[in-house]
Amino acid sequence: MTAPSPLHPHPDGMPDTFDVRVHPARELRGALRAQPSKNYTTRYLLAAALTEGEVRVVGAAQSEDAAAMLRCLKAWGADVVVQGSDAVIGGFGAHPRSGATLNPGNAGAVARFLIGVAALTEGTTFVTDYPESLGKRPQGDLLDALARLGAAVESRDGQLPIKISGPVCGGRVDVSAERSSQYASALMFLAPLLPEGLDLHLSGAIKSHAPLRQTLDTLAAFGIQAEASDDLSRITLPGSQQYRATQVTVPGDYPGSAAILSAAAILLGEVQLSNLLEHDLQGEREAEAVLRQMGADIWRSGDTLTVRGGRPLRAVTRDGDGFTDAVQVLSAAAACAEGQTTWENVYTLRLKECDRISDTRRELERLGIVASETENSLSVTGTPRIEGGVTLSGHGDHRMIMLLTLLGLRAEQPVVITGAHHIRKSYPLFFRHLEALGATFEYLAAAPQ
Ligand SMILES: O=C(O)C1=C[C@@H](OP(=O)(O)O)[C@@H](O)[C@H](O)C1
Ligand SMILES: C=C(OP(=O)(O)O)C(=O)O
Repeated sequence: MTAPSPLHPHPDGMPDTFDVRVHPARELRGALRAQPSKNYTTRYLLAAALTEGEVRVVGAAQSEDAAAMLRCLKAWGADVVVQGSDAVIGGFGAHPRSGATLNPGNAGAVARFLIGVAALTEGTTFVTDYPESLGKRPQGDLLDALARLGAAVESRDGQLPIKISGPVCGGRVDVSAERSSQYASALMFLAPLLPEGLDLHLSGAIKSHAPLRQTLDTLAAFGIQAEASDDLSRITLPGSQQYRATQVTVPGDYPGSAAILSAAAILLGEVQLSNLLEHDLQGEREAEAVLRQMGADIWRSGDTLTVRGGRPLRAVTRDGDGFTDAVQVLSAAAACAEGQTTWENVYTLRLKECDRISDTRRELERLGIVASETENSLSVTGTPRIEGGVTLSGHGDHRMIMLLTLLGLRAEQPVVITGAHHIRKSYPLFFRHLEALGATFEYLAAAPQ
């Protein structure tokens, strides 16, 4: 989980940057263990640093986002020891070091959670080495809430670079949850360590309820008291609490696994994916039900999902907000289904690593797939044949790279995806996992962007 160097190469064993040529595959066959959850890794690492003790985070993700969180927590004064796939964190409690400059890379959740917690410091600066991606994502709703609480906030029009200076006491604060749930999650991590806690009022049409529940779940695992209304519009967190835990275990990752399940559904063969808890708060767990509704042969036994590919798929119309990080990979299934699939209520996809509505539509069209968009929805019309033989842009977006890879596997001719190394943001072993199931990739020197 440390930054890669010649002595500590990337876990995938590949160069710093690469494009990928995806060869068509007839079938996928085999068994995989789902990688560790991105969302729980970021949460557990942060909560561990907010304790005053030592916490073992068992089976933490080895992604760039996990590395970004560790790097920032270290800069704030946490002790970080990586032991195999565990991270052992010695926390700084309510006292992250003042005066640090943190670089969360391209990780939205990491950036936002830390921007919230920075109100505990007398000054923390946030920068990013992804000015074209994270640097353009909106932070204003969180910054406004922090300013209303009394923090001094400097930013470039509500975007990075940003400086936050506390301290703040707490009390009632409104925060918009219309563009991202991460702003409210950020304040939820901060609240218990403030003298007065926070009485959070989430305004606007709340998006991404599932990650908010994952934050509540994490706080509970660290002994934090919180009360939330059923619709999550009001969350009350008493102040002067202490984060406490000795060991937490990261569950399997549903968003990344949704890509494998979708791949298995559009090709022949049979794929088993273990380490996927049935009772889990990750919204992308719904990918199983969506694929089943589309006609896929998918079933669960304990924590293992199995897909037997080759069944004809049919289009669906679904509200995608409950499984936002799986919408793109499920669009691969949609592209192979009969009829027009529509993902509704997905405006927030425009505010992620790329514009996941317009950019996705454009890449689908380059493959000859009919797609259309409204401000708030993405529609994909299935086709029995994808010709391939084209170069596609990964848009520096791991989930776009997953979608295009799946379509490349299903195409008649190989496709090239540029900037495929950005897969490491959340799923460094994605290509290796598919290779283990029988897929073939060529890794190419990255073309200059
Ligand atoms: O809280 C989190 O860890 C996340 C929340 C979601 O973002 P939004 O709340 O912006 O939809 C999700 O897309 C992201 O990958 C992770
Ligand atoms: C949008 C994502 O992540 P983040 O917001 O944390 O950058 C994602 O993982 O798809």
